[in-house]
Amino acid sequence: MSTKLVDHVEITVPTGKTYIQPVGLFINNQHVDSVHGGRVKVYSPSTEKLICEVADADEEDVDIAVKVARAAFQTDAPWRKFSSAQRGRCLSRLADCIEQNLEYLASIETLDNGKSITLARGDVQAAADCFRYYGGWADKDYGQTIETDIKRFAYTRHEPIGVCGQIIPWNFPFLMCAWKIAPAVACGNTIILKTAELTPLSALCLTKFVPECGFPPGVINVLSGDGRRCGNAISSHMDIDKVAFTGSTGVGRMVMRAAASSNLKKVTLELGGKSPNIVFNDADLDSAAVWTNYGIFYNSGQVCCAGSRVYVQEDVYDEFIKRMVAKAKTLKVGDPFAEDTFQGAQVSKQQYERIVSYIESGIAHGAKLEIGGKRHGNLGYFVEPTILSNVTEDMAVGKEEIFGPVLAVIKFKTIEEAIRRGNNSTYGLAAGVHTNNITNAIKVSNALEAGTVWVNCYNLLHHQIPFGGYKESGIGRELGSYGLTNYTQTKAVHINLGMDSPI
Ligand SMILES: NC(=O)c1ccc[n+]([C@@H]2O[C@H](COP(=O)([O-])OP(=O)(O)OC[C@H]3O[C@@H](n4cnc5c(N)ncnc54)[C@H](O)[C@@H]3O)[C@@H](O)[C@H]2O)c1
Repeated sequence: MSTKLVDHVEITVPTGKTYIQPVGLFINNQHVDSVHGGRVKVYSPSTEKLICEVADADEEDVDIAVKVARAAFQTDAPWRKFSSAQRGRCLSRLADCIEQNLEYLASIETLDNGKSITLARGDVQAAADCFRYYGGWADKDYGQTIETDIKRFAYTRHEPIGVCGQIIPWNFPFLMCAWKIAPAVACGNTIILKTAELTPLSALCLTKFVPECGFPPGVINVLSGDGRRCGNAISSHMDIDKVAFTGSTGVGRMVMRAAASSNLKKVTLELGGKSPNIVFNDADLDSAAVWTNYGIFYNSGQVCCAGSRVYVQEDVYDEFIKRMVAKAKTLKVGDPFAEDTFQGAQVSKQQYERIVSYIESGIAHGAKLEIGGKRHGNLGYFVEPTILSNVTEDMAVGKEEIFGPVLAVIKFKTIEEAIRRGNNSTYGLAAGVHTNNITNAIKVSNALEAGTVWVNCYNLLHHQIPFGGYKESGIGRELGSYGLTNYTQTKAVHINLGMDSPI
């Protein structure tokens, strides 16, 4: 027998501060228990301790959320009567609330996910920026008037799609909420967002602010639940018009299959990667060593676009490895609440074990361990920043997404070889090029099969700049004006101004 769900719990983080954590599903602007009363236990990966339990949504809860989201989308519902500027104001207010509660949200994120507090603050600020940015778009995304000849013209409308399901991963729990919710709501949709089972807390904290920002009930709904039941119920639901998914390529296929075999709902996918980061002989090696480190060790390597394959041109290969190792030695790993920590914990024991087994497999297959390779400390799931050289693309560490702080270093000779081997992947999310030759920088950037290419930098994302994958890294683009097309459908209305009869 499950016990009655409390509305919220108090959580004390390791710095001694106490915060309020909502624990119910957020449906129709209220926190409620799940129908079957199940719970998700939430652990902190840095302390291995239970933080709290939250409600566990399954098919019946998805159904309830869909009904309220559908009701909120009816043409006579308050949300549909909002002007586009009113929708924008709600989003701007949400951005303000996030900024006013930045420390609270960042602390919860650090406790739940294990990432360093400095990084979590950056994520929360980026989320606020994203909400404000799409708030600004709400009254600026409209159609065209197209005059074909004197007797006819057409106008186009950018209409919301309807009820949108959104499924997010655990690596950027709060930021992913912003990337999903902000453009969908700016365009006038209603949403049901499912958090990752490992990291449901910060999204539930966000929901506390939704009613006071003026969103009518049913517009924003947030469910904590697992993928197999809650996630699948969203992607296969007959009354959800669109599903936007961020996660692994394997689950992305399942989401697309479920969408196709239910109501052919529209699908966008942001998936995995094994991104090449190419360092040429003429690069500024110190700067490249910084960016290649940042490319793989940022967020403990749990980044879909991580530069996890570093290709180094042969003349500078040995020297560059030395500089990367020297930089990696300076990165502080450990207590994510310490202000000087760069790399916090991996998200779970399972991820930690997976990463360590990849390192062991790489070494067993001939890779050379340059630094790292072990667990850091005895408590929490910390992995040392790890660099493996002598890697080839037929090794698992050279071709599979590890999703941890493990860098595979590969030697190359010519620019053509770098392009060919960089593109030798089923993924195509991102890439990096480090050179002082602008012509080569542009030539290589244009030839790489990736949705994002960074020149003399890496892992820089911005809400104004589109992001998404080539090949098996995804379908569609998030962020920037491009992200709006995920959440609108264009209608063309043809007007007859006195055309001759066609028959
Ligand atoms: N391209 C991007 O923008 C981007 C961003 C972040 C993470 N990622 C990718 O996400 C992966 C890591 O995250 P993860 O382990 O949480 O991924 P995951 O695919 O296991 O889970 C992602 C989400 O999908 C849900 N899910 C699981 N099974 C499902 C099913 N059958 N139907 C519907 N939903 C289901 C999960 O509950 C979770 O909410 C990596 O591969 C990473 O590259 C991609």
